[in-house]
Amino acid sequence: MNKTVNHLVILGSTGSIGRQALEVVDQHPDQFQVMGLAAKDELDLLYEQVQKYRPQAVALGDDKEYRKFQEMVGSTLQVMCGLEGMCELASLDNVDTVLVALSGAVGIEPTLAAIKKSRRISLANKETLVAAGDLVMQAAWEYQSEIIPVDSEHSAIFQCLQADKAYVKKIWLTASGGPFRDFSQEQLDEVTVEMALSHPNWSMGPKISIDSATMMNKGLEVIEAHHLFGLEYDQIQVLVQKESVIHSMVELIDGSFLAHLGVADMRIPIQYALTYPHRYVSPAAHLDFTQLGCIHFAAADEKRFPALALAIAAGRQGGTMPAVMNAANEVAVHAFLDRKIAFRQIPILVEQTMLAHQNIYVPQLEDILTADRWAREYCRHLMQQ
Ligand SMILES: NC(=O)C1=CN([C@@H]2O[C@H](COP(=O)(O)OP(=O)(O)OC[C@H]3O[C@@H](n4cnc5c(N)ncnc54)[C@H](OP(=O)(O)O)[C@@H]3O)[C@@H](O)[C@H]2O)C=CC1
Ligand SMILES: CC(=O)[C@@H](O)[C@H](O)COP(=O)(O)O
Ligand SMILES: [Mn+2]
Repeated sequence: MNKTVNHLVILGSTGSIGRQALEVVDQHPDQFQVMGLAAKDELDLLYEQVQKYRPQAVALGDDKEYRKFQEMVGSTLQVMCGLEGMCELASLDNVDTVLVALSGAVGIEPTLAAIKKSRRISLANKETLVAAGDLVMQAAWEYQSEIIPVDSEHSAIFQCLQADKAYVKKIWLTASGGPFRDFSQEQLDEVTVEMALSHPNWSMGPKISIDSATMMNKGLEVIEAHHLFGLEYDQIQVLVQKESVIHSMVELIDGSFLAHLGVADMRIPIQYALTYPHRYVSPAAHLDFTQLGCIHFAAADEKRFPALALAIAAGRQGGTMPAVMNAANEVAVHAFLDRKIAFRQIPILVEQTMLAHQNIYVPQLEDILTADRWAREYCRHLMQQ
């Protein structure tokens, strides 16, 4: 047992990753002290979390919800508001780890705020690296802030890379293929929100579930891996492994492969990102190879899943393009979830927004935030036509 208590802030505590992170805390109560929580709409759940974990402060992403929550807790707790509040929460004193489990590029500024305090960042929020990866990694290096990936594939690669970084040929980033892996183009034209939300292997929040269904998730993860592990795009190979048993693999120059395997349970990578380099028992099931049967592999089909190629193209271009691609995708995914557009329109809107963007190749943070806002507006405008 590691005797030091890990003082923890969780941004996005009411979401799928945030709730599972608190389950990890429940499993090892002596190891963690929850210092801060942030959420947006789920006030009742946040209130329960506050009662249970007694954090020093909370932040509400939304002004209206902030006022409601302040009324709920009175003066018993420091309540912060908006993006500024989340940055303040991420910069609290006496914190060891900030788990960024927000969904979307809204995570950029709070992540940078935590990095500037040299905190360890347990990073689930892939959109932050997609949109601002160069700046975030540069800041992490400058402020000596460790970034430990939570995303299952990147946790797998992080673990496989610990010994042999110099000998890496490439990484094999596995993908389930999502709920529509075997759908024809005609079937893809007819899919509903409910069908797209029901991932075959993982239970996740709505935005990432839709990203998995379009395979945009894998494109975002390619960019995430490029930044986290300093790999060229040619060194990152997507591989469909439909059972999500192999969470990713590293290929070494001598022809050896290192793979990370386990059940599809995010509590394993979340816990590791919070306790690294230590390991603890987890309530997650263990794989039983005698029951597993086959593990299947296939190439990804970029024709039926054009979002994958769009994301990789944006990553290869760099500059503000990944932020634009990501922002357009966020808008399109939320429009699909609100039943305003069809599933097939998601990559079309992303592509049209990318085509209309004048890339800035070496952007400052302000350029990225401006490009993100522009892309959201442009994509909304396309939907009104
Ligand atoms: N779920 C999973 O298994 C995996 C997720 N990821 C990544 O982790 C991140 C989180 O995913 P997931 O947990 O599924 O998402 P959810 O939608 O389930 O949760 C998002 C969380 O962020 C909060 N939030 C969203 N916007 C704001 C805001 N503006 N201000 C404050 N809080 C906000 C939500 O609050 P509220 O609920 O109160 O509105 C919620 O707590 C994503 O980047 C995803 O890609 C990566 C791998 C696996
Ligand atoms: C659990 C996790 O890390 C998700 O990103 C998951 O990988 C999504 O599955 P897909 O492989 O279908 O995108
Ligand atoms: Mn993943």
